[in-house]
Amino acid sequence: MINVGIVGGTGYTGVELLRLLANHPDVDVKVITSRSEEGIHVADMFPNLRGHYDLRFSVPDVDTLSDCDVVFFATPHGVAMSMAPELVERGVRIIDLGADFRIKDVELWTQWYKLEHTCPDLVEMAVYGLPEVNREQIKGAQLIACPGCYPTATQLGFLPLLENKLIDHRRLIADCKSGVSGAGRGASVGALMCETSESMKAYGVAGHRHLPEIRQGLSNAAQRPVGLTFVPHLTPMIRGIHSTLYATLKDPKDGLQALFEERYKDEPFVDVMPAGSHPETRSVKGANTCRISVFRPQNDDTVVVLSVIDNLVKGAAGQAIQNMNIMFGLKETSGLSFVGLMP
Ligand SMILES: NC(=O)C1=CN([C@@H]2O[C@H](COP(=O)(O)OP(=O)(O)OC[C@H]3O[C@@H](n4cnc5c(N)ncnc54)[C@H](OP(=O)(O)O)[C@@H]3O)[C@@H](O)[C@H]2O)C=CC1
Ligand SMILES: CC(=O)N[C@@H](CCC(=O)OP(=O)(O)O)C(=O)O
Repeated sequence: MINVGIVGGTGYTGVELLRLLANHPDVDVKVITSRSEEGIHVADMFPNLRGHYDLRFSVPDVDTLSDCDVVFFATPHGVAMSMAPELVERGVRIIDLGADFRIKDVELWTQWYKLEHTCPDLVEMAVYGLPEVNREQIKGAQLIACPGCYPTATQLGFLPLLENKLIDHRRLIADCKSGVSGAGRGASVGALMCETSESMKAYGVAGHRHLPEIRQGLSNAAQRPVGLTFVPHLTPMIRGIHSTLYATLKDPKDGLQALFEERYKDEPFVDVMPAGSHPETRSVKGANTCRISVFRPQNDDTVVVLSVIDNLVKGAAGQAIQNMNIMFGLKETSGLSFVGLMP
C-alpha cells in the first residue's frame, strides 16, 4: 500500500482527494492536516466520508509527513514551497495542487504571485503534471506541479493544433467559465450565493495568474512563444470549467476531427466527442475526464474548440491522483473510474 499524506484537508480539493482516494485500491491515507480543525474527525466535518476513514485532522508537521510515501499539498500558494525542501531531502514524493512549482521562470512567478520563491532549485526539478504531455517525465519524478484548472482545460484543447503548427500561434483566445468552487472554500463575499447565482461576470481580464502558466504550456507545444488572450468568467454553478478556444487556421481544410481523435486515442481521460457535439460541464461532474469538441464554423478559417472539465477532478484532485498512479507504476486509471453525474 502507498502511504499518503494530505496537507490542506479541509479545502475543496483536499476533501475531493479524500473522496477519490476512498475508492483507490492501493492507497492508505495516513495523515490529513488542518490548522483550524485539529483533532476533529474527518467524517464529522465531511459526512460523505462516514464509514470510509478513521482519521482526525492534525496540524501540518514535517516529521509526521515524512512517514508517508507521497504528500499532496492542497493548499494556497506559498505553503508547499515552505515544506517541500525537507520532505524532498527525506525522499518523500510531493504532488502540489497549488502553483508553487508550475512556472519555470521564477522571476515571472514572483511577479504574478507577489511572493519571493524560497526554493528555486525545486522549481527546476519539478515536473509539470499534465500526463497527456509529460507522462514519461512524471514516471521518474519526485516533485509534481499539478496544472491549474483553467490551464488544464485550455492546454488540452489547443495542444493538437499547436503541436501540428496548424494555427496562428500569435493570436490565441481562451474564453473560459468556472464554477464557484474554483475560488476555494474560504469565506468571501464574492462567493456568497446572493453574489454568484443568477448572474455571470468576467474577471481578471487585464491579467490573471493562470495566463503565464497557460502561455508556458502552449509555447512549449508550439515550440515558440505564443500570444494569448485569456478571459476567465465566474458562472452560477458549483463545479466545472468550460473553455471556448478560438484560433485562426493557417491553411483551412477538413481533418480537424480526425486530428483530435488521433492525438487523444490512447488517453484514458480525454474524450473527443463526435463531430458537431457540444460538451456539457455536467457530463464531467465528479469525473476525471476532459471532453473536447472541435469546429470550423461555416468552413471558415476560424477553429473553435470546446473543452470541459470538473475543476476539482481533472482540474485538481483527480489529475493529482493520475500523476500519483503514474509515479508509482500503478494502472493510470486506478481509483479514477468515476463517470459524470447527469443531471
Ligand atoms: N478549487 C479549485 O477548483 C482548484 C484549486 N487549485 C489549487 O489547489 C489549492 C487548494 O485549493 P482549494 O482546495 O480550493 O483551497 P481551500 O481554500 O478550499 O483550502 C485550503 C486548504 O489549505 C489549508 N491551509 C491554508 N493555509 C495553510 C497554511 N499556511 N499551511 C497549511 N495549510 C494551510 C486550509 O486548512 P487550514 O487553514 O485549516 O489549515 C485548507 O484545508 C490552491 O493552491 C488552489 O489554487 C487548483 C486547481 C483547482
Ligand atoms: C473561480 C475562481 O476564483 N477560480 C480561481 C482559479 C482556480 C484555482 O484554483 O487556481 P490555481 O489552479 O492556480 O491554484 C481564480 O480565478 O483565482
